[in-house]
Amino acid sequence: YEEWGLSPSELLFLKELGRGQFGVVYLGKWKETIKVAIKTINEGAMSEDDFMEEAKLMMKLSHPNLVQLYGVCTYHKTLYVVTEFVENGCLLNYLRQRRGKLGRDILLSMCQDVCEGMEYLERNSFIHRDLAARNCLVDVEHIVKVSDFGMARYVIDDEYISSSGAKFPVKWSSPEVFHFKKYSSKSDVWSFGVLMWEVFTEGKMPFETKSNSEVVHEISQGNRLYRPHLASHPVYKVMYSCWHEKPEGRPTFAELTVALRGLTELT
Ligand SMILES: Cn1cc(-c2ccnc(-n3ncc4cc(C(C)(C)C)cc(F)c4c3=O)c2CO)cc(Nc2ccncn2)c1=O
Repeated sequence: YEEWGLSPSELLFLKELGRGQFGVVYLGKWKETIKVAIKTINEGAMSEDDFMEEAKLMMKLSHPNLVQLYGVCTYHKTLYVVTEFVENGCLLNYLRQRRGKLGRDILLSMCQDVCEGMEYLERNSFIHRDLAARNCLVDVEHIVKVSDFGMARYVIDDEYISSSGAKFPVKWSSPEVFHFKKYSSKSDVWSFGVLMWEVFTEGKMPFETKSNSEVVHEISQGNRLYRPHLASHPVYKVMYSCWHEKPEGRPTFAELTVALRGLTELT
């Protein structure tokens, strides 16, 4: 895969960053200077050929609130996915570790960052399929970047694929997704509403005491997540608008960006 511009000899592995869905992710250096994250893909964890097809397109997606895919290379039959490195790790841990320390203005700016990255994906007709605080990363100065967009399509793991599997993100899924797997930018909008709830609860688990099947029932009854204490009524109104039962009743990310900007003027 030389045409990706990435040869293994130019990659240096520095330390382990954590374990993702496909395998261990490392901090590395590319051409001795550029800090990168290197995803090692465990054999049998990913539909690699399908991913390689899509990688060309994904490399073209570029936005300050998306984790940039730099390239892909193989070495001794192992696939390596090389992306931009984001200093402060995943948003969910960041929120939990800094409980009580992040002002509402920071929480709102984090939601705006995610919304602007998602608006770019929406504009490019690219669906994330697993938007959640665990799948966003925090850079310097609380800048948030959306990570692993579209990667759900390449996961080989029944626990994650099957809507009754333990790893299926039911609590972030819209009704048309948990019933029919009908993904769209409007189902990403539903997930974004849940992400806003995660941010304003500083990293709580949605529907904390409920199982996935109980959540399906609750949502089908019209019940929704409560207003987090740190969320003003105008902020709650925005996240609540993402949970309209029907996709067409939900705002677009373009509309959400405008709505969230309006809130900044308020606070
Ligand atoms: C780019 N990047 C990735 C990671 C990192 C590390 C471990 N696992 C992951 N994750 N996390 C989540 C994830 C999710 C998926 C779905 C298909 C959507 C289910 C697929 C993945 F492949 C991953 C993955 O690889 C990431 C996210 O891809 C951490 C970084 N940074 C830091 C900084 C400080 N401490 C720790 N990590 C970083 O900059």
